[in-house]
Amino acid sequence: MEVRIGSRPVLVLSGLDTIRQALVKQGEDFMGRPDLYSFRFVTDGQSLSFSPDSGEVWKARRKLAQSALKSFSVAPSPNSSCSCLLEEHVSQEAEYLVSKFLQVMEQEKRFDLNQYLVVSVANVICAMCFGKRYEHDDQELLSLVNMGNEFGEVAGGGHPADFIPVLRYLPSRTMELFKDINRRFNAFVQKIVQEHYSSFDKEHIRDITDSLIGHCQEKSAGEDGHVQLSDEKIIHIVNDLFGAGFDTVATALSWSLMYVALYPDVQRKIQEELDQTIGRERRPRLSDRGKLPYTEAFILEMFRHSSFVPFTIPHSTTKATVLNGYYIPKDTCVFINQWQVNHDENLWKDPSAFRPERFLTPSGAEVSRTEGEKVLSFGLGRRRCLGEAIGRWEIFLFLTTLLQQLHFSLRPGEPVDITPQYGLTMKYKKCEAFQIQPRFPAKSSP
Ligand code: HEM
Repeated sequence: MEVRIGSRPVLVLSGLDTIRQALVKQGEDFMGRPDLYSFRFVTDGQSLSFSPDSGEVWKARRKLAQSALKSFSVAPSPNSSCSCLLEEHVSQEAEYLVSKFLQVMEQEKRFDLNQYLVVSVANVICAMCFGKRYEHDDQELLSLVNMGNEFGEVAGGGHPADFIPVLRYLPSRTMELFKDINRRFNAFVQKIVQEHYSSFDKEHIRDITDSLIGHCQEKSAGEDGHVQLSDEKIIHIVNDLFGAGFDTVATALSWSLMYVALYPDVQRKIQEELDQTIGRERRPRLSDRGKLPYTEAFILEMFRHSSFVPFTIPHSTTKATVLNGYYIPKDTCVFINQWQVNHDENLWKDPSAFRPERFLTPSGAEVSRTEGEKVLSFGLGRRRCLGEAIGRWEIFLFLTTLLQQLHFSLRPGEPVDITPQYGLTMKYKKCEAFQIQPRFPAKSSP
C-alpha cells in the first residue's frame, strides 16, 4: 500500500469502504495538506487549499472563506426577481450563452462551445468575488481564463521535486512557468483588491473581497476572534475561491453538454421533464431543484462517469495511523482515487455505461440518496470542497436553462474523441462538432 518516491512516502487510497474508514480517522490523522506543493507557490503555500496547516489559523481561514462565499451567493438579489445573487448571476450568463450559441451556430454551422462556457462561468465567480461582470470579449477576463487553463496544465502535470524536494533547487522550465502563472494571477487579484481597499465602505459591503477586507480590518476571524489573519492571508482566500471556482464548474458543464449530445434519448428525457415541470413560459430557478429527478440523476451520472476530478488535492497524515491493518507514517502524502470509486465494479453495475436511471428509485420519482452518496467528486471530510453547494447549484441552473431552450447535437460523420486528457480537471479533446437548434421561438424572460 505504501510507496516511497524519492524521500517521501506516498499513498493512493482506493475503495469506498477504505476511504470512508480513513474519513472517520481523517478528523485527526488525514486532515492536513502535504507541504509538497506549497513550495511551488509564490505565495509560500499561504493559500487555503494548499495550506499544510491544519490548526487554528487554517480553521479560521476556511470558516471565513465559507461565510464570505455564502453571503455573496445566497444573499437576496436586490435588483431582480431572482431568489439570490447566485441565481441572478447564473441566469444572466445562461441567457447570454443561449443567444451567443444561436448566433455562432448561424454563422459557423458547427463550433466548439467550451470557449464560451468557460468565460460565462468565470464571469459568475468574478461577480461574486469582485462585484464585477465583464463583457465576454474583455481582454482582462480572457487572459484570466487563459491563466486558468495554463495553471491546470502545469499543475496537473506534477513535478519530480514534489517527491524529491532537493530538486527544487535545480533550474526547471516547468517550475518557472508555474511561478510565472502564479505571479500573474496574484498581480491581477492584488490590483482588484487595492481598488477595493481605496473605495471600501464598511457600511456597504459589495462582494467577497470587501467582506474579507472588512474582516481583515477588524483583525478578527468571525467567531474565533482570537485568531488573527494578516492582510496577505486574506487576499489568498480570494485567490483560492476564484481559482477553484470556475474551471471545475465549466468542465462539469462541458461534459454535461457532451453527454446530452452523445445520448439523444437522455437529452429528450431531460427536456420532457423540464417541459412538464417548468413549462416554457418561465425560466428554471434554484427552487426547482428536488422537482426534476431525472435531470438530477443525469448530473450525478455525469460526475460519476466522467470523474473529471480523478484525485482530490493531496492530503497528508498529521500523525502516524493504522488503516486496514497497514501502518502509515506521519507526513505520508495521501491521494484519494475518486475515479476508482466511481468505476468500481463492486459498487456499480456496468460502470462504463452512461445510465442516469441507475440513480433513480424503482418508481423513477426520486433520486436514491444512497446511490447518490456513493459518487465521489468533491472529496470527503473536513477538507472537502468548500464550494460544493455553490458548484452543484451553478451546474443545475446553467444546464436547465440551456436545455430548456436549446437542442444539442454533434455534426454527423465527424469523429469525436471523449478520452479524458489528464490534468487537474480532465477534459475531452477539443471538439468543434457541436450543433445547436432552438427548441421553440425565443420569448422574453420573466
Ligand atoms: C463541479 C464543481 C467542483 C468540483 C468537482 C470540486 C472539487 C473539489 C475537490 C475534489 C477538492 C479537494 C477536496 C479534498 O482534498 O478532499 C476541492 C477543494 C476545494 N474547492 Fe472545489 N470543486 C468544485 C467547485 C468549487 C467552487 C465553485 C469553489 C469556490 C467558489 C470551490 C472551492 C474549493 C476550495 C477553496 C477547496 C479547498 C478546500 C480546503 O483545502 O480546505 N470548489 N474541490
